[in-house]
Amino acid sequence: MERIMDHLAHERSKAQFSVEEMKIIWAGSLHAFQVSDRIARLVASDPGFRKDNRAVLSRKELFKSALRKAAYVWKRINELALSEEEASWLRFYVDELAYAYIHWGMFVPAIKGSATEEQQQKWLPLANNMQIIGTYAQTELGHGSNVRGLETTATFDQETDEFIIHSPTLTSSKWWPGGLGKVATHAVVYARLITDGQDYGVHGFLVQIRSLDDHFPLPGVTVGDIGMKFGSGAFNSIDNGFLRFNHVRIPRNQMLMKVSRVTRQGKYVESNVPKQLLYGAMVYVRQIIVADASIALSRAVCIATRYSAVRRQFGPPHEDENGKGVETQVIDYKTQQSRLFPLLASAYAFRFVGEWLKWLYTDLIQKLEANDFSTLPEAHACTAGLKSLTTSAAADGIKECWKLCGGHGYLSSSGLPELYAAFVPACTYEGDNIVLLLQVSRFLMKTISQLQTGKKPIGTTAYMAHVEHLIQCRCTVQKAEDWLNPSVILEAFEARAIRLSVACAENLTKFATPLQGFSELSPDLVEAAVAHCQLIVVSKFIEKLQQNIEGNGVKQQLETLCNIYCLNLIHKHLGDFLSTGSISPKQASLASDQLRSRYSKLRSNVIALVDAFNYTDHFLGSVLGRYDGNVYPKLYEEAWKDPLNDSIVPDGYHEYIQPLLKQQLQNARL
Ligand SMILES: CCCCC/C=C\C/C=C\C/C=C\CCC(=O)SCCNC(=O)CCNC(=O)[C@H](O)C(C)(C)COP(=O)(O)OP(=O)(O)OC[C@H]1O[C@@H](n2cnc3c(N)ncnc32)[C@H](O)[C@@H]1OP(=O)(O)O
Ligand SMILES: Cc1cc2nc3c(=O)[nH]c(=O)nc-3n(C[C@H](O)[C@H](O)[C@H](O)COP(=O)(O)OP(=O)(O)OC[C@H]3O[C@@H](n4cnc5c(N)ncnc54)[C@H](O)[C@@H]3O)c2cc1C
Repeated sequence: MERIMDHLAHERSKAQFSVEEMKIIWAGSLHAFQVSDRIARLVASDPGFRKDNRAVLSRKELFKSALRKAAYVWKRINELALSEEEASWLRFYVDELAYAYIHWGMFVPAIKGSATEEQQQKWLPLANNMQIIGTYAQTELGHGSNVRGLETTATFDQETDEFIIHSPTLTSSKWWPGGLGKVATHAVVYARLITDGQDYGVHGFLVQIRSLDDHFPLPGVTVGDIGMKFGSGAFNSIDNGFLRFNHVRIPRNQMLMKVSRVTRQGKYVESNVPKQLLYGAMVYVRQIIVADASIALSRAVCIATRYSAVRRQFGPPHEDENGKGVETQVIDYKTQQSRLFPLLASAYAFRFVGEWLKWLYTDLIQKLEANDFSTLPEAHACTAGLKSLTTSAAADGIKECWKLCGGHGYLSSSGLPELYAAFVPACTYEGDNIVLLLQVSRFLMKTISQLQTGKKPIGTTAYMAHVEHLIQCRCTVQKAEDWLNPSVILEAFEARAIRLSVACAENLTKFATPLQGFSELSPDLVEAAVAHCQLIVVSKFIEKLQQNIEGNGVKQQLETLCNIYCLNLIHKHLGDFLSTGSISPKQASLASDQLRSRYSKLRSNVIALVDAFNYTDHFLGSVLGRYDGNVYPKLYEEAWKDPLNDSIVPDGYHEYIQPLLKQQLQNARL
């Protein structure tokens, strides 16, 4: 036991940089670090937020426990008079999915984004004080991705000045909204607006669905939970629900009227803001999900890295720091490094691109407030594309981390199965990842076609202005060290991205209609979108390194991580880089040489690099990822806690095992 604890301490002593300074870089600022650190400790030390029994709770117990915690969170927020920032850290570290995620994450943003000032003044105080609990009811049984295909109707009745909300078919039943099944009192419902017999397409409406007195569904409302979801714990603490309306009436002023409105006379009036602002809540949440992806991936990487330093298998006996003969730490196997270190680098890369995306979103909101809608298409493409890229990579990465921990990774107590089950739906919710990449490719094709009209591409597409150079340029790498030059890396990624996009644009012209071309070429378009999004992540990592980064050795570690992130992408997508002629086979081989050498350079710092995430053992929720590395005794202790070990002879022995054994005995005697 002592040896293992010493072992991680020894790993920490090998770090070549200031972990404390890296913690600040990871958090985003000294202030963010201090607040998040304080709240993380507060949560970890409060028995009311215990979560180690989650995997063995039944669905009903789990749901009730999530309700209890959500109420307790609200109580603590008020008792401690926490600021909005502190409150959101508290909800984050409690780490239990409940209705509050949707209430704060989607219901409130949807009101802020789509309601008029007057409507906000009425509804936001109620929502902010949790006097009403809201959900975001967009998806239906029949349609999720195709929002324009939603079937719920909101028909204006001029006589009573009301909308009649109705579910005309089974497939129009709302299906999936979080917090809807058993908790929400109100919902932002997306429905087809019909007035004067004309269908004006999908709009948002604020609808009360349950009584504020006894919590029963209001007349005409049928509502319930859609059932168990993948994995134990995970998303089963939340009540994703179904909802049907039978001619439910709401006042006209509960249509969210920022984008367009219906007058007392039933006239449909558009405002001067683009109709896409109706989807504003999705842009907001997608940007949050990118930050979430870096957190989910970094949790898994932290667990797998610490455990890989503790775990030993095979190898010529080494001498440890005390001169004892020991086997090889699995982290020293090159295969383990080549699977794990790129994930560590990705966690940092996603953190920085998430930080940038937050800035982009804030900038968008400021511009929208000034009636400048020019950056909306780019913000939509960036949030959609990066949500897709980072969640797919993080979900795959978490699964890889569990395999990197061998058999013990499969145990609930490793924390990895639940983390995976809780995170993998991020590839689907808030937009299926492929559907979102197709949105990016649509934006890219539009940008390319506008190049011919002389329109200058901006922001993340600015590189497209150099299309002629990027189509012709040749990568200058001659030796492995040349791959450490950021401008060489950037040019290779730009060349690959633009060549894939231009090839798609050229191929699209060969089809009878753009629609047919888009459909036939969609796999290629998705690859072009991935290449563009990876370029964004690479360029934002490189930009981060150009900032003033303080702290002993911190910048050097980030440079190594950036090199690993980029070179590993080249390695994984070699087909693209070679087929587009962005690099040569010889240069690809030099990139692999450089990648191997970066792994060796990173090796002594990896434990400190995961310590910089500053995750408490409570938040990690993993025996394998414990800070002290004391894995084996704790695994043994956890095993004893399983309810099956409550009795020595299991329940069912007398009914099912004993008769069997006795029967065999009789047979043997015969
Ligand atoms: C909550 C906290 C988060 C933290 C996470 C933690 C825990 C998670 C807990 C719970 C889960 C949380 C939330 C999940 C909630 C949901 O899933 S809500 C449902 C989300 N649904 C979707 O995302 C549906 C996906 N579909 C779409 O986005 C669109 O309908 C579509 C694919 C874009 C539709 O395409 P289409 O019909 O062709 O286009 P349309 O005519 O509708 O639009 C045309 C133009 O509008 C542009 N555009 C599309 N979307 C946006 C947007 N969001 N913003 C700005 N602009 C947009 C589009 O590019 C077109 O532009 P053109 O210029 O005409 O090309
Ligand atoms: C855990 C969870 C929580 C959720 N929470 C909410 C919520 O709070 N509120 C809410 O309204 N919704 C919620 N949803 C619903 C979610 O937003 C949708 O499931 C999601 O948008 C995907 O839509 P879909 O289910 O219709 O998938 P589909 O579109 O049916 O996807 C099925 C397959 O078809 C493919 N596909 C679809 N369209 C195309 C296309 N044009 N081209 C190529 N391939 C295509 C997809 O890639 C996918 O492989 C939640 C979902 C989950 C899993």
